[in-house]
Amino acid sequence: MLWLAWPVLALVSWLQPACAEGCALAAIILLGVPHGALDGEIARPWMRARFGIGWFAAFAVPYLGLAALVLVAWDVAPRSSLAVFLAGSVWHFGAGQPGKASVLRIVAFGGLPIALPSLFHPAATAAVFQTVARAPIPELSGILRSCALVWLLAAAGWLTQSDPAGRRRRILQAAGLAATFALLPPLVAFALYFVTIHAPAHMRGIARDPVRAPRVDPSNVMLRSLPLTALTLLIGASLLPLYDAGSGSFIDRLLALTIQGLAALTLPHMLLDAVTAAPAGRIAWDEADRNLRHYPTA
Ligand SMILES: CC1=C(/C=C/C(C)=C/C=C/C(C)=C/C=C/C=C(C)/C=C/C=C(C)/C=C/C2=C(C)CCCC2(C)C)C(C)(C)CCC1
Ligand SMILES: [Fe+2]
Repeated sequence: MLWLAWPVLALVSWLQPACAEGCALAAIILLGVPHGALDGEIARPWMRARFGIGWFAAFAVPYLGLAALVLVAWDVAPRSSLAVFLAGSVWHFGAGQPGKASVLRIVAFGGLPIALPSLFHPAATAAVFQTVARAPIPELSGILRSCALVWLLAAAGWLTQSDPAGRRRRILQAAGLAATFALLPPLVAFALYFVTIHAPAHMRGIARDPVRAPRVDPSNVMLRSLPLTALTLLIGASLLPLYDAGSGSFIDRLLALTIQGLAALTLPHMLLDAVTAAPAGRIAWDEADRNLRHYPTA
């Protein structure tokens, strides 16, 4: 079903280029944000075992606090925030893939959605990042291109090292993504990657894992993500006036808010992922889940 986004967004970008960015942002917000909203389901067993009915507040306050710190950092130091965001995104996209993680694999896989637009459309990609950072960074397209060339070496190294059985599939997948990023505007191609590859892989991983989010299974995964998705959209809408009209069109403001918002949510999202996916974290989570089954009213 999500694959329908591919022809729809491609057609919009070719027939109505003026609407393409707005449609890409709508896809990122409506179809991409729900994968992070499952964080509530991941935290629930462990937090409920400790904090009882007040578990959500005990979880949400530090989560939102971390996110708020990131938003302040974008305002105070936009260039460093962009650099940290890009490095964190590479890690987030690369580590989220199934299979054994290595640094080369994380860089090759995670760098793909950032390096490909930087190679094919350096100026347009740099323009989007400057709108996101709300600061002029004239040297950015050159930096992006150089980083993308280093990424090409890492990707080639990883492909030659990886096992021959899956190599053909990986080359085909990378070629499909390269075609997408070459043919479509950077934001549209990124939206397609985010909503049809990254978010579904994350949601499938959680839905099939009986320990991390015991209430979530493949039949209810979208439903379980709805409450916190709605709350996130409300919080996002309340922040829009802070992204003032003086700094560009409505779409530019929405772009800055959406990507800065994703960056802000990524910090607690990645921390939770690291804690619950690490072996020690999984044992603690498992125990909390057993306790909860023992004392279901806790
Ligand atoms: C739990 C909780 C919650 C929720 C949460 C959520 C919902 C999360 C999400 C999360 C997420 C959802 C995350 C995400 C991430 C993402 C990322 C990390 C991204 C990145 C990106 C990038 C890097 C891009 C780039 C680019 C390109 C490449 C081209 C074009 C342009 C652009 C810029 C787009 C709340 C707050 C309500 C409350 C508390 C609790
Ligand atoms: Fe994610």
